[in-house]
Amino acid sequence: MEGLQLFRKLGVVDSESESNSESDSSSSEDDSTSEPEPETELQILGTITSKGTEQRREKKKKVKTKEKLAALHQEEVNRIRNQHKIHIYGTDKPEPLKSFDDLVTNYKMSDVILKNIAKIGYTEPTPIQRQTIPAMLHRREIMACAPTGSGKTAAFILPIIHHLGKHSKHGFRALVLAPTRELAKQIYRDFQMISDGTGLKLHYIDKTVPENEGKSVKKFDILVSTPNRLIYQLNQDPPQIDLHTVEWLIVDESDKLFEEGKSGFRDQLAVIYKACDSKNVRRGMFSATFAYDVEQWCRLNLDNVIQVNVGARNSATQTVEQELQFVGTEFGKLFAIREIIHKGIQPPVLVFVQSKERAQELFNELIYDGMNVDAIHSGKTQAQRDEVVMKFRLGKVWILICTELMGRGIDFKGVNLVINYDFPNSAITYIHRIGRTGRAGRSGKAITFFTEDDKINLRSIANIMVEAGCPVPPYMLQMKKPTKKKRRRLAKRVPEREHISTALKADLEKAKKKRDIIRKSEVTEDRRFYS
Ligand SMILES: Nc1ncnc2c1ncn2[C@@H]1O[C@H](COP(=O)(O)OP(=O)(O)OP(=O)(O)O)[C@@H](O)[C@H]1O
Repeated sequence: MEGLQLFRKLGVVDSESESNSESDSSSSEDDSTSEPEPETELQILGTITSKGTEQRREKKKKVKTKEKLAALHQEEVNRIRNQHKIHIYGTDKPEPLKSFDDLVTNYKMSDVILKNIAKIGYTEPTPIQRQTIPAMLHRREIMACAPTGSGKTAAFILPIIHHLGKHSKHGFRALVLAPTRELAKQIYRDFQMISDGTGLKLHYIDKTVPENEGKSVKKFDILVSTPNRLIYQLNQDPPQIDLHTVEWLIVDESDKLFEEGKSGFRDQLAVIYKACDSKNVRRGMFSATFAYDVEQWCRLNLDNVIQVNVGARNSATQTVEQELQFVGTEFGKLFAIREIIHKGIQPPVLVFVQSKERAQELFNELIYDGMNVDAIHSGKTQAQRDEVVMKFRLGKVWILICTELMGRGIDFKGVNLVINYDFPNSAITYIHRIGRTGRAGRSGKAITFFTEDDKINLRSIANIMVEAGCPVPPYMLQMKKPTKKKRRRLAKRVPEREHISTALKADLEKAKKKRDIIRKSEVTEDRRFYS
């Protein structure tokens, strides 16, 4: 040790090698028979420095091995993300799932949930599920964008059910918002299937439920609703619903709910957002399409948000074969749809029109042809709407004529064909409408009629088609791009179109004149009666 002091003075031995040499002293004692005791200070110096170097080398080797393993692991993580076209932004990005088994090994997810998803038939997580589920299991706020029909619903249901665990009497701990009652009901049903056997209690706000339903809401853990119905409950005096206990707020079709004005829900969303005022609340925004302002809002308002995009943003699903068909005039559309049906279609088929009046008009035409057809739109009562949806799901209705009401989120199994009878007023609307087919990896077809009047939006739809690998005539891609202002105006308003009718225009006008004369005479009669 004396020699050691000397070298310490000289600055030859550093504290690390000192401690190493001290900790090594026992082993050198063990080895005393094999290693001769150093005799001179120079010999001691030689032994210490070579041992120190060796240990430093050893340490470096260990660090390098660790780094190599981490790099290999990261490579594997990157490979999974690349293979599934997952793009992720944010800090401390959680790793994607390799399989559903990771949920048990890494997150201790209950067997009951795993059995339920196996029962439904999910064997592999979809790309959005691979990345979103772990992020939410880490309680990260999330903004998720993935193609239509890619399993976004289960991507938020699984982590919510896992987090909530058992039923508690604290009130709603998860709230999911969707733009239409049909979609809210569908999400509610998915929750029922995946949470079966967990004891969690679900609630769906329905118009048909009595006004004072709020008094019993403490019985429930999860609430699924449209913003309108929820706002109605919140605005009662006293409020019929308490959202202070909400820990997860999910906004499905978030770009739709963020829209301002008549078609959007932005004001309602702000009220609901404020009512979910627990400091533990985590939020998740999901959609197949994302608007720039939603993204900005999320970045500013969500806490350490993770953004997950699957594939190219605002693009159509690759599983749909898309086709544009020029039909000349409104009358041409009726001729074209009859021809498609006549050639033979494989039901179920969805036909989109731009208004409830037109849905009814087209229904009148096709039912007259003896088709197995029905229509759904906001002009029908909820009970009628539910019945039509059920009949279509059961295969009793083959062709369903619908408005934008069915455009987003609705998951009808096995829709083979979507016909855009009326041209969609934006590329976003187009993506969602055609996304009612080609879901969950299945293939589908979409035919979009266009007339001279629809040419203004043609280029943007043609671009979506090209991106998805569908052929379009080159002239469409070279058409003049409408200004942003014009595009916005177009997206808000539907164009005026002639009525859907086989009758000749002259006959229609004659009929209208006749109706007007009758109406006028009825008014005169009424006046006489009351005077
Ligand atoms: N892991 C999975 N394996 C197989 N099928 C799945 C899986 N996850 C979800 N699905 C099925 O895929 C279909 C589409 O799922 P979902 O309705 O959640 O799509 P989405 O991404 O929300 O679509 P949209 O954007 O149109 O709302 C459903 O029938 C669902 O049951």
